[in-house]
Amino acid sequence: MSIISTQNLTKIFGSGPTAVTALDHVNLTVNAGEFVSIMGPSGCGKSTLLHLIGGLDRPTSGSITLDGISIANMNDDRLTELRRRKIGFVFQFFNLIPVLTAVENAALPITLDGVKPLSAQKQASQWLARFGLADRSSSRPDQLSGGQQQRVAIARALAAEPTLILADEPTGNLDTRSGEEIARLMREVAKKYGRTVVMVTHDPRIAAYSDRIVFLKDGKIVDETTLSRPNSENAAAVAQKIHSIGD
Ligand SMILES: Nc1ncnc2c1ncn2[C@@H]1O[C@H](COP(=O)(O)OP(=O)(O)OP(=O)(O)O)[C@@H](O)[C@H]1O
Repeated sequence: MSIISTQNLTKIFGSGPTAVTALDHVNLTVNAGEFVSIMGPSGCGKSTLLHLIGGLDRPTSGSITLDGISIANMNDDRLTELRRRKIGFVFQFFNLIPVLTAVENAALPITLDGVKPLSAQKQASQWLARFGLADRSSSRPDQLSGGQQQRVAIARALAAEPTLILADEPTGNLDTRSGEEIARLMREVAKKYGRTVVMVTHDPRIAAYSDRIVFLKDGKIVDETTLSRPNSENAAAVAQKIHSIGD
């Protein structure tokens, strides 16, 4: 069953001679429970694709279906509501609030959404525990390593129990070892917890943990690879492929 489907998705920034075509008729389908990486040279449209799928920006033309619902022409209120219920976002910089503890950070979006603080913290705690942070839930971000902070951010993304996780360079601010741990965790989010994960990454070692890698160039999908046994051993082959596409 497809969770994401884009049809001829096109995004043009600006107009006239300075217009930039960031996405050019992209057709992408992602199935439920799949872990897909998006790779490609700088400026090829990876973040734009993620933003459009997440309803953070609007396409110039083409359509996007999320879990059977067409979002391209949805009004802002409905789109915001759908985003809250169905999508969790993870970013390169963890964006945690320094004065809040791990559990308070992870519970914040659902608290702001009206869930009572105690229930919200209970929901958030479950994710922290699943991610090996049960004993760090009272720690503030500056008392946690980068990898631990990103785990808190992923727990925060999952606290509202979304079906889809969209991650933009989630390991971009981490060392190699912590980055690979986060890649394995993203895989677990898909495989153990049944969420669909789409991740933008520059790093072949990170993409190597996904089920499928979609390669973008100049706003178009130019190639894709399905990994039969996703793990770090694929990194060299992925690096070679991205090199041949022109990173
Ligand atoms: N808000 C904007 N206004 C104008 N041009 C934009 C805007 N956002 C992105 N672009 C342009 O669209 C193209 C695609 O950008 P995008 O950020 O999606 O690429 P990317 O593949 O994520 O790049 P990177 O790997 O460097 O983060 C680039 O040429 C970029 O300059």
